[in-house]
Amino acid sequence: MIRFENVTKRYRGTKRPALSGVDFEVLRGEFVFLVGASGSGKSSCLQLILREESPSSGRVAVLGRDLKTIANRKVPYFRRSIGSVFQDFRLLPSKTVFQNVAFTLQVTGASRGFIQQAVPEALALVGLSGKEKRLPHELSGGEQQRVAIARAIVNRPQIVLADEPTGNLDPGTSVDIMQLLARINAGGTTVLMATHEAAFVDQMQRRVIELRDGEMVRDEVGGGYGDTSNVPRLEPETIRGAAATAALQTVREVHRETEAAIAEPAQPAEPVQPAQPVQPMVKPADDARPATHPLTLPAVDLAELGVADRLGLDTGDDEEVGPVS
Ligand SMILES: Nc1ncnc2c1ncn2[C@@H]1O[C@H](COP(=O)(O)OP(=O)(O)OP(=O)(O)O)[C@@H](O)[C@H]1O
Repeated sequence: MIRFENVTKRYRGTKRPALSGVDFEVLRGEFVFLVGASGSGKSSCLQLILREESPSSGRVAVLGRDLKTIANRKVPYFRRSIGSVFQDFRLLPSKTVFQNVAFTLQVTGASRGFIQQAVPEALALVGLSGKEKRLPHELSGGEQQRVAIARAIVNRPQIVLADEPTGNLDPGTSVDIMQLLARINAGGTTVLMATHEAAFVDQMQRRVIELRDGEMVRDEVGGGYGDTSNVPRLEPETIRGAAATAALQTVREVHRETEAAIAEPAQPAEPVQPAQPVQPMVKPADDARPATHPLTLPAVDLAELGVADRLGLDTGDDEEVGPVS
């Protein structure tokens, strides 16, 4: 499902590699924790899986495909088989809960009928029925993360990647989110989660891959966190503007996706089909999207980008934005 073969990742201008000779394989249906101290390379692994970054050497294969063989213009389609959940939620602030979840499907050209069925199902699965019309700021942090999870699974991805999904949540809410991810995994979706949350890792007794200074030092089935003495405890983020920066990041991702969709109009998600069907998270809709369904472009541009202006954030395209974990 996900395979790293002797992967080394060296970022430009850095002395030591972020990842060094990393080798592992995640099988279909597994729930795997990726643990390690800050800077050990967890997020770099996730970025390689999403093909946001490329290995300096070695090979990353996802769903049976060597990622370097996927053409740039096909990357957005590839990413549709992967749902992503982040520490900072990355919801569109001026869109309702329903619209945030529907957006992923709209960009991929799903029919209105499919959206009307799939979105409520995904929201029910994460326990948010009845809150469809709320805006993100009208939700608790845990509820916002549930929306983000609904958005990640509404397209029925085979893999869900979660990068510190409980990092901004209190312990009680974090437990709920962990249980939700475990339930999604129980439905057949492969889950790879980067985390500092030693307590959860210890409790859940799933496979643990541990990184230390970019090297894989442990791959243990049914493991715990290991030595937690040098693992920082994450506090809720209070950095001014962090939410807005995250929102801007989301808008940029949406734009990238939209541009790709314009360049090559809607087609069904292309990545390699599973050898055997995975139990779907959401029931298939009767009116599954026709191959030629017209692309529905989302109306986000001006209003959403205004967030950046109002907060005086730099919108230069060259720069990395959003909290980097
Ligand atoms: N775009 C980048 N350019 C240069 N160096 C980077 C970049 N991204 C990550 N790094 C470096 O690579 C190393 C691994 O970073 P990474 O973010 O993968 O670690 P992490 O385990 O996810 O950390 P955290 O738990 O703090 O999020 C760090 O030394 C980091 O500074």
